[in-house]
Amino acid sequence: MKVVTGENVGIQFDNRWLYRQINFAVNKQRILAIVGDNGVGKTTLLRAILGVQTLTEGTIKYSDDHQVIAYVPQYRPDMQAFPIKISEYISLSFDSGLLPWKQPREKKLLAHIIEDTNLRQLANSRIDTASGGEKQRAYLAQALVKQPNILILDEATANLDNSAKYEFMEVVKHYQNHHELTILMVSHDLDIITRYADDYLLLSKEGGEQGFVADLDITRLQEGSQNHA
Ligand SMILES: Nc1ncnc2c1ncn2[C@@H]1O[C@H](COP(=O)(O)OP(=O)(O)OP(=O)(O)O)[C@@H](O)[C@H]1O
Repeated sequence: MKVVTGENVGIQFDNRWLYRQINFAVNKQRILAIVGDNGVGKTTLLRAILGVQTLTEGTIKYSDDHQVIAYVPQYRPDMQAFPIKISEYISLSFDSGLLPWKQPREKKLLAHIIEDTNLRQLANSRIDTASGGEKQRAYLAQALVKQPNILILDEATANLDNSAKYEFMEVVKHYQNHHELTILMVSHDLDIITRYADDYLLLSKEGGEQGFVADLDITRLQEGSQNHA
């Protein structure tokens, strides 16, 4: 089942086309990796899917108007000066925000997600003192508290060492399998793409190409990825 479909998508900035005629389908409970060179427009396409970037041409349609979409960026510089506990930071996704009277259902969900993201020991530590991997898992936990159908990861494992990035992606994989989560991720990390993604969408100025990661000749991505090492 297709949860998001793009047809003939084209985006232009200042009389310059990033791309045109991009066709793609995001399939339910699969991980789609959006790949391509620096500046090709991967983040811009994510923004278009999130509805914050207007398309110059084409359409993006959702199978259901009530999709809950959550987003995890690569990093949040503002976190350096955000002296609250990790559990409080994750709770910001609840409508009640920082108010002390969380519903029992919310408390249970929060505890469950803190456990799943391996943050139980750190729940009462401050987010601004957490390591890069811990912060990134806290951002993921905050996204998961929204109980999304679609999770968008924009280079969410960049700058993490191998152990931290696998720990992060194993949580994502768990939610894909156990909570019917559909995932879209932008990544330059060939190891992460080949280990975790099911499908790819390769963007270039000439257009888009979608396929199964298992059929992708990974050397086609290597030149671009070396620029990001
Ligand atoms: N609002 C905007 N107005 C004008 N140009 C923009 C705007 N947003 C993005 N761009 C340009 O569009 C191009 C694509 O940017 P985008 O961030 O989507 O690329 P990307 O593929 O995600 O790159 P990277 O791999 O380096 O993160 C860039 O040249 C960027 O400067």
